[in-house]
Amino acid sequence: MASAGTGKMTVNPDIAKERRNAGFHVENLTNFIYHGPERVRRRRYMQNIALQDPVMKDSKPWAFRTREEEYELSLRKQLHVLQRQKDLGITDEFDKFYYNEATAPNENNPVGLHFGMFIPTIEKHGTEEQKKKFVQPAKDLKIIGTYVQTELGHGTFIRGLETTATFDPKTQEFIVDTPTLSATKYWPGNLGKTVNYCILMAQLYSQGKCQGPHMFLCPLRDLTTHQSLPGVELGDIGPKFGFNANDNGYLRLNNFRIPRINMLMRYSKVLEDGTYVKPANSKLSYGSMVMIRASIVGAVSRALAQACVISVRYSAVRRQTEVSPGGPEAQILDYQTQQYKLFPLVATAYAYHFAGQAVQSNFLNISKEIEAGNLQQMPVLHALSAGLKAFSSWGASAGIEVCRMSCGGHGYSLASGLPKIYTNITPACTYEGENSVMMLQTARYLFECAMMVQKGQRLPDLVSYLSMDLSAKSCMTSDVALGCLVKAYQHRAARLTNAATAVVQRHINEGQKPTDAFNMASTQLTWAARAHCHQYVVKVFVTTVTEANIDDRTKAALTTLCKMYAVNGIMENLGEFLQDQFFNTDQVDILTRKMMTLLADVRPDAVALVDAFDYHDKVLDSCLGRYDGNVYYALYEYAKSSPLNEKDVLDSFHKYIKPLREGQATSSLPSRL
Ligand SMILES: CCCCC/C=C\C/C=C\C/C=C\C/C=C\C/C=C\CCCCC(=O)SCCNC(=O)CCNC(=O)[C@H](O)C(C)(C)COP(=O)(O)OP(=O)(O)OC[C@H]1O[C@@H](n2cnc3c(N)ncnc32)[C@H](O)[C@@H]1OP(=O)(O)O
Ligand SMILES: Cc1cc2nc3c(=O)[nH]c(=O)nc-3n(C[C@H](O)[C@H](O)[C@H](O)COP(=O)(O)OP(=O)(O)OC[C@H]3O[C@@H](n4cnc5c(N)ncnc54)[C@H](O)[C@@H]3O)c2cc1C
Repeated sequence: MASAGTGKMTVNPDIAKERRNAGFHVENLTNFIYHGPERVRRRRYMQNIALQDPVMKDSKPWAFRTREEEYELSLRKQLHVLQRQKDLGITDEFDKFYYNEATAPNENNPVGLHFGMFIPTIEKHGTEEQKKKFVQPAKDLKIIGTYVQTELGHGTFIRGLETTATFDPKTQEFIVDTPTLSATKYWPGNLGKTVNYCILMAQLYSQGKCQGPHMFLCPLRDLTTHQSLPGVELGDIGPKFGFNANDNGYLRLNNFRIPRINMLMRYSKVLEDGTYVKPANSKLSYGSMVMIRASIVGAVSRALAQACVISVRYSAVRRQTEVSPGGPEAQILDYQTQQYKLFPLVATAYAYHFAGQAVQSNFLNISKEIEAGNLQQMPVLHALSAGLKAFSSWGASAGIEVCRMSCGGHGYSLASGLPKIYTNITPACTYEGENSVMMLQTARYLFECAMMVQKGQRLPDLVSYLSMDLSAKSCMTSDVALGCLVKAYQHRAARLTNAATAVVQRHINEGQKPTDAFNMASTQLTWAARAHCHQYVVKVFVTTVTEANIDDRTKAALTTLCKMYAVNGIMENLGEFLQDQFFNTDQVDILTRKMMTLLADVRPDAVALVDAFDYHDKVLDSCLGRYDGNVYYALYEYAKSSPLNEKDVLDSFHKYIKPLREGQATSSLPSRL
């Protein structure tokens, strides 16, 4: 049974009927999504412990809290959660993840980056001595840190960072400094008020030479009083589009001294005499970003999935317009246009979920090799994680906004839960590498692969399709086979890669410098990178469905979704698929008809497909997405709890409206209108 958490209220009959009519058993799909019944049982167990904790019971909806209240509550809850997990002996990473998902839905808490980036960066980039000195105190929250890289003047261009760390061999210290206004660190999460330490990205100077950006462990506040240290100026950057519980901060350092041991020296070193020892690959210090990029794909899939749960459930209970005069009003989910808005997004949420798992597994495998000293796969991992992060965060952001609009007026209320999901996830298009810039990194890799194809060299498996015969035509027939869909995506990506590569080469042949030629082709290069990511997501979905060890009915439902994801992507990008007549017009007709058939196929399963994500009502935190479908009751209760309703007549009436009227009464206006 999917989680309800809705007390004794009767279930809305429309949504109850949807569940009765589903063509597959929801629990089987939930088990498939979360890797088996044992994991599902454990996930629910963890979330129930979390949600039953009295500390999690909020006195009012989050939307009615000030930013200061949100920050404080989020910090209090998260520290309580950490203690509780310790008391209960919860150490498994999955257990912790699911526990946290229930306690702070769609919110980054004030110690999130401490556990998400600060500790992992020390673990990956610190020497044994540094790990011994810093990791345990960090785990015990004696030191609390974050990842401080971005400056007012530079986020994307890391080599352009201006903060300096100059080695002083006399004192065996680095002097860290903010030489200009634009060098002020700006944006790092939890920097403003929470942390007392950070990983600082700064230009390393030793023996008078700049060695580029390196990471340093930099103390910021007194460990006892929490006062900012002399030479350190920092604070919160103020309200943002979302992330209210987060104190994103600014930081200026004034010739502040830190010991030599505080440079993270696993891969690059500064010896006592100032000699610089360079790493095997200068991009090793970008490893923490790669780690987060790989995990963002899963994070955005969860956000899109939640938005789909809310909008599909709401569309099942919302009735609007008599279809025939005098007849009953239809469930809005029965309108084909509503289905066309929502069902491809449900398919996309599944597609990103499986892609997220695949990228994560690639990341873990390649990381092991990197740890063992084999750096050969670093470019593949970088290209994959950068592109997929961009592709999926763009898709999810746009999709969540469609979900919001598909709920009509009620979608615009914070009560719907959709704005919070959106504002929390859309910055993923920006942080950890602005999306266009990330796509260009993937494109750079594709360009190099295209050059290898021209030279007849063998390509890595992930991109081997780039050497396919582009004169071939589509094998698509009316059965719309999965294999043909994959081929279509590969053909499109290979053709766009070739076309963009040819543009770069043409500009170079015409005398442009390679860097200028790349810029002149960069829009087309991003089209190629986007198409490459799209084919990866389609291929992973097809492989997952084909190899799935599940019952026939669940498999059929997933196969329908997989086809919908792939066919919809073709319809949305038809020009790119048609440009070299890979598809003929009859095949486009086949795909258009198929799309409409797929909408009808998904319709009876729609609610079950979103129920299968198994999100508890408290995690969705949405009046529209309630499991029991009692949305009007919830909206009414929400409205009544608005602080503006605490008094019937507000003071502002007495201050402004009443005097205005009294003024009017004595004016020359006629006393009767
Ligand atoms: C409740 C939890 C709360 C928070 C939890 C946090 C984490 C939890 C765990 C999971 C998170 C999941 C989801 C996220 C949820 C919440 C997140 C909350 C907060 C967000 C935190 C955000 C933190 C940040 O934003 S940190 C700052 C990030 N900044 C960037 O990403 C900058 C982007 N810029 C770059 O990466 C680079 O500058 C560049 C654009 C790649 C260019 O680099 P440059 O050095 O200039 O390159 P150059 O031209 O010299 O050389 C290019 C050459 O190098 C190759 N290259 C580049 N990078 C890499 C790499 N990483 N690996 C390998 N190779 C690399 C590149 O391909 C070129 O190669 P070639 O010459 O073509 O061969
Ligand atoms: C919510 C949030 C949390 C954050 N948390 C952290 C954190 O914890 N730590 C941290 O260090 N930073 C953090 N950041 C900062 C974030 O990493 C940067 O904002 C991000 O890397 C983008 O850099 P930028 O702001 O300099 O964008 P810019 O690079 O200025 O981008 C502006 C525009 O210029 C374009 N552009 C820039 N360079 C190129 C190029 N080479 N080619 C083509 N187009 C280009 C971009 O595509 C974009 O359209 C956070 C940001 C946000 C919004």
